[in-house]
Amino acid sequence: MALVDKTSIDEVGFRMSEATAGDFFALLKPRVMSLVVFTAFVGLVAAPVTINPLLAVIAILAIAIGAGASGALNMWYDADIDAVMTRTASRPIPSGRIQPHEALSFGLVLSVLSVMTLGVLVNWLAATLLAFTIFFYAVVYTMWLKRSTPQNIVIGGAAGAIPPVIGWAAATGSVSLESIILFLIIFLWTPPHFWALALFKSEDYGRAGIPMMPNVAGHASTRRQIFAYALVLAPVGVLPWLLGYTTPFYGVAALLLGVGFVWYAWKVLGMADDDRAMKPAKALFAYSLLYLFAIFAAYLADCVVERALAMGGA
Ligand code: HEM
Ligand SMILES: CC(C)=CCC/C(C)=C/CC/C(C)=C/COP(=O)(O)OP(=O)(O)O
Repeated sequence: MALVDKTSIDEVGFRMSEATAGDFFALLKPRVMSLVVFTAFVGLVAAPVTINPLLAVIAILAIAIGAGASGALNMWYDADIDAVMTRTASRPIPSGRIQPHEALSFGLVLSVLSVMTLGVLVNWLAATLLAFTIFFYAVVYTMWLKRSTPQNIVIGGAAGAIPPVIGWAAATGSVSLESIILFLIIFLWTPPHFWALALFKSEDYGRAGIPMMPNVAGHASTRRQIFAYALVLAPVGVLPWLLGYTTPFYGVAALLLGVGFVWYAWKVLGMADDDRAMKPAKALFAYSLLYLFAIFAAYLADCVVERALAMGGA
């Protein structure tokens, strides 16, 4: 009903909504994508090449627009399930503020624009990686895996892990082991990040019929898998230091952050089956966001300081 009330027919016969710029901005999933773009920025700065600052700004803008575009395509395809989940019901499409065809066109236009801009002005390796990431999130994860397997976010999470590799490729025109380790950190982080949330939102996913891990394997199994991923993530977070890419500053920061991650995951592992408040799962979800931001911020600080010291000593 809201859908009909809020729409009018334009000259070409399409239903046009009375959407605001803010509604279109919401389609870009700005809060999630801000952290995605930050990891791409760190990949770009960590690369051992000084990229022209204007090209760096263009690259980051293109990646941000591409990431947002993939969010819009995800919201277009998922409008049916978003409508039945309390967390997502007020998004622009299910609430009728934006018409599905508007979101689809918006997502497609921005996808092409971001990939072409990156390719023409920066380089085609970075552009190809961006195109692949958009495709992987919007098509492989959203249209296929999300509704078909509880491993959806393990495999689909690869899309969210590629941005530092895109940033690195934008600066260097190549992919390196160092950028692949940054990929690995996000890849291993994604399951505990998401399953912590899925534990306390499992009723939402159940109602929408989405086979998220807690709904398929049960809460106890999901808690064990979260803990297992945390145990692997913590040492992988320290790898960049062990491999000599960073100073001990990053190494110590990553170690402490990793110990914190295992601690929060341990609390989740020990949750009672009838724990309705799910405070440990909520705490792990919040900590996961702090962890990823802080470990990439430490990486950034490490390379900026190291470079400044090297220049001072030169
Ligand atoms: C397949 C992989 C992922 C899944 C399924 C996932 C899922 C989610 C979900 C469902 C939320 C809640 C969003 C909301 O309340 O609307 C969320 C929040 C968040 N995610 Fe993820 N996520 C994934 C990967 C990532 C990645 C790679 C990043 C960043 C590098 C990220 C950053 C965030 C941030 C910053 C939030 C908090 C947003 C807010 O406060 O509204 N996520 N994630
Ligand atoms: C550069 C580029 C293209 C980056 C894309 C990065 C990417 C794949 C991020 C995924 C993050 C995300 C919002 C997952 C939500 O899953 P969901 O869609 O199941 O969550 P929802 O229920 O909130 O819609």
